[in-house]
Amino acid sequence: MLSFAENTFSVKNNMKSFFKEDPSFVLNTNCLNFCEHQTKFSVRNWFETHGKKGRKVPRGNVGTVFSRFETPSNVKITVIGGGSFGTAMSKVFGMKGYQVCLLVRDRNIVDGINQERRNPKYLREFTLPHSVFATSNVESALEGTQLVVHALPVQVSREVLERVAPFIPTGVPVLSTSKGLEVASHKFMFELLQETVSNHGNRRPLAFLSGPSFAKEIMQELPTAVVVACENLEIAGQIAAMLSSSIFKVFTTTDFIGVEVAGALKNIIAIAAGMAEGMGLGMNAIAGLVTRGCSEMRRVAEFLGGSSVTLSGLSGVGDTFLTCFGPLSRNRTVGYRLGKGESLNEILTTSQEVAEGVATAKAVVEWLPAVLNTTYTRALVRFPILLSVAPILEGKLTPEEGMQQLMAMPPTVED
Ligand SMILES: NC(=O)C1=CN([C@@H]2O[C@H](COP(=O)(O)OP(=O)(O)OC[C@H]3O[C@@H](n4cnc5c(N)ncnc54)[C@H](O)[C@@H]3O)[C@@H](O)[C@H]2O)C=CC1
Ligand SMILES: O=C(CO)COP(=O)(O)O
Repeated sequence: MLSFAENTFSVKNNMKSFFKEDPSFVLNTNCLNFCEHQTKFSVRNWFETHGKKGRKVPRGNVGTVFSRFETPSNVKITVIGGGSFGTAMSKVFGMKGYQVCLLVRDRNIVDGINQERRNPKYLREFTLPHSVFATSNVESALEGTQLVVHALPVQVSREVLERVAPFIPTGVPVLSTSKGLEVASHKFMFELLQETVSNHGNRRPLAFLSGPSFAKEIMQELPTAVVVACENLEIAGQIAAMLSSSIFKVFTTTDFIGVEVAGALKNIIAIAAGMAEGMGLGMNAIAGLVTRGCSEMRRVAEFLGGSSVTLSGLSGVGDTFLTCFGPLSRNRTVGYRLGKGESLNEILTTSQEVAEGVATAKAVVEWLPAVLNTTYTRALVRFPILLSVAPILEGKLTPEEGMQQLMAMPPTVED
């Protein structure tokens, strides 16, 4: 039997090899062909379901965009958004030696980063690498950039992206890290990006980063594993290689639909899980709720052409577990405080950071019955968790009534 010290050593070594493994960016042809086949399949499903509604999949494959041999210090990356996640992404790229330009609207944040190497408003206890600098000038932030990282709340994304899009050089990939559905249009980030930065033949590849990744833990340099989705697996691999380090492990996929659906919907499940915890319902209830929530999330993703494999991966159950059980989650905290009896208004007026699930829950209640071509009441039977959170947030149901409603649903086959 291994001693405690030997065990710790072997666990550490395993973690090291897990995080040091090369990102899957040099792929053999068979694998690439297989993935391309999978993408076409997803896209065809998407068109079958949404074609009549005029929805389009992102188009923007322009082949290889980065020179594999470029030194990081010669590559400029623009991160849009000076909140928690924009700051964390700047650190990840900055630690690799890339020139990172953080585009923020707040003058204090610009000064804090440029003068003291820290964001004075978000995660201010951590310093940033010297290769990170900030500006609020859109034109200079995007001039000569080779990768744009979008890290803003979903509800403000369209307005900002429309404003910055003319300054993003054609062919430069845009990597979105935002998770949610736009309330006004009921659209996911991949559709929103398609409409703003990759439209009018201005082909910019679109990629999406998701997975269990609290900004604070990234800033603490704790090991983190995420997935980058892009229709073009080579571009996903190149972005993965740029991000990868001994503390940041990046997997790739072509299934951007699965990644996007999971990233948006897991926040609603986290509000529900937090609520159950705040109400003191016990671990049986929370585990049941999260598992059934994952099932609802997977069924929505599959309906839209996403893969169940993605939903069982980092962006699916991985991020759901983190957000439902991790004390740092803003969405779980909103639910917890609701479960303890606070009103949504009280909670939102005392929080500084965005909890995307609040807006996404509202969007899903309008969007899901419409996309299923049914009524709210009928859709509720199939998606009771995703569709019960919004009425509670709006004060139409109490958390207790929401839970009673869930428990009163008729028995059904598990899947
Ligand atoms: N914080 C985290 O741990 C993670 C966050 N994300 C996602 O990243 C996205 C951004 O989240 P956070 O950075 O955490 O949010 P945050 O609440 O920390 O910061 C939001 C930032 O957006 C800025 N902003 C708001 N409205 C704006 C506007 N109209 N124009 C320009 N800037 C504006 C704010 O000034 C602030 O800097 C969200 O979709 C979130 O789900 C994803 C993974 C982890
Ligand atoms: O998405 C996240 C981690 O992956 C962050 O979750 P919260 O927005 O709930 O804090």
